Amino acid sequence: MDIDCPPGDMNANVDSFNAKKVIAETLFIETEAKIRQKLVCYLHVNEIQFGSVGAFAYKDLIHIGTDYHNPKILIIRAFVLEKAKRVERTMKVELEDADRCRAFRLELERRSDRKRAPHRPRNTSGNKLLVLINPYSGQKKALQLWNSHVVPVFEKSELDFDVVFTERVGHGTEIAEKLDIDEYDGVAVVSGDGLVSEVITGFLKRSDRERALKVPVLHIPGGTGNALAASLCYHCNEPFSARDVFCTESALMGARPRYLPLRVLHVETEHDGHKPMFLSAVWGLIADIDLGSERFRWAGMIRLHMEAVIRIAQLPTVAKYKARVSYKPVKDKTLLRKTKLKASSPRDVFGKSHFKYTEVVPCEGPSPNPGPSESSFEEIFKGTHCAGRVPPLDERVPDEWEVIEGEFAFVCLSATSHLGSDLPYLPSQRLNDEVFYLTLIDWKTIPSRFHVAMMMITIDRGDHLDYPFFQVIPVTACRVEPLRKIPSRLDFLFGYSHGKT
Ligand SMILES: Nc1ncnc2c1ncn2[C@@H]1O[C@H](COP(=O)(O)OP(=O)(O)OP(=O)(O)O)[C@@H](O)[C@H]1O
Repeated sequence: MDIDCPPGDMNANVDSFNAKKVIAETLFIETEAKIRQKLVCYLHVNEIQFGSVGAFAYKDLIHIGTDYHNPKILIIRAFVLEKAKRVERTMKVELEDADRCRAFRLELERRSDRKRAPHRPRNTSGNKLLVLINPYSGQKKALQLWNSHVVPVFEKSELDFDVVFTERVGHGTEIAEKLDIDEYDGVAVVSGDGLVSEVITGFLKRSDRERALKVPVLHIPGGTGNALAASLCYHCNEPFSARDVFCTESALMGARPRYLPLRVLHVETEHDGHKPMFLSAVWGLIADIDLGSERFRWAGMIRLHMEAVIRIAQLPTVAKYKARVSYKPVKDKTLLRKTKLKASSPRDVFGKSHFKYTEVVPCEGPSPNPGPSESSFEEIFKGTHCAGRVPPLDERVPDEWEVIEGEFAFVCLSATSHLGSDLPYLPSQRLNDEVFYLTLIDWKTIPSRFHVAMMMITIDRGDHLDYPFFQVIPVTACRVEPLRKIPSRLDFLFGYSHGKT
């Protein structure tokens, strides 16, 4: 095995750290089972290996401390993956003397260093998060989830935090708009997707939005849908319990952050005007299920499935929506091939580098000149669209756009892989893709209503992707015009970049 850092990079007093091969040290190791053994400990490229006892990946280490009573002993804590769950494990290692112990600790800290948040100018550091908790989100358990799953991780990783409980609709936006972004390393949001959206909206409204949009936003899944937290875990290959609590896994992302960019899209609707959006915009059956399921909120995330069963039993009468759908297509063969890959497929079928991402570019010099503070979203998004110029709703779509008319069961525009934590809708979708996906079901192409029913109830397994009538079209802009007078939910959208954890 090769050494991953050049000789001389480490403490010169500790000869064994300068070994040409794997860095090794003979130590006494005590595991949680209180077994004391003399073993060789190896520092590999990505992990520390404790002889034959086990190994911790550097990225999973949350704390390295010296024993208060004995300066020769290091205590190393990590949250390791066991049976697709994160569990805390501790190793005590005893070195020959206090100096070796200090050098060993410094080396471990160097290898597992917490990265500077991208909105922080160079040479500044911090270790504090602002935590927003919506006590009414999901099944009103956000506070309980915070206390039992998140606080222990943040405390053990010595992450400082301030907690604010949101008090009303729009509070998250107000907080993000006024936040002193020099004071925090990021904002952790313990809630459903709605409060995350409010925070991003607040950052977009700021005059220093270019820098504010680099403030990391961590979603701790406290709602019933939690599409963003699930999409983030899926993109990062972090196992998560789709039908259970996965707050620990998300909290660890705050303790050991990587900063992924998230694309924010621009939506214009007839009734609500211009808005930012980063998940999905739905029209027809899926929207009806989402809205109708509010009555089953007490049931948690299965509320969507309960409402779906009721609506599906009434097909086709409840879901025939006449519309004109116009879109700017992306005709890319690789992209098209990937649209029907399932979350359960081995990750390599997506392609080796499919889920690779470039971290958000950190601020280097002084803050860029602030933009105007009172801009409308229309102004803010001007010139940022991947699709080039997208006409406003009162203009015709360009001739090169495709236009289809028909009776649809639903039309969905999605920018993330999951519609909810247990709904892996389009697994190939990445968080910062320049394209998003138009998915629809046209009644003309459906053999029978039972096929729609079967397709809908198998989204949690990813089997909906097997149905040929489930159309997936990569686009960079789209417009949906209802042709009957029912409340319209969306009209079109396109991309804009934003950084987050
Ligand atoms: N204290 C509060 N009282 C009422 N509404 C609030 C409060 N705090 C935040 N909100 C609003 O609640 C909205 C929905 O919250 P959020 O997405 O966090 O939970 P949720 O809708 O319960 O999630 P899910 O739909 O996944 O169950 C937010 O957009 C915000 O406007």
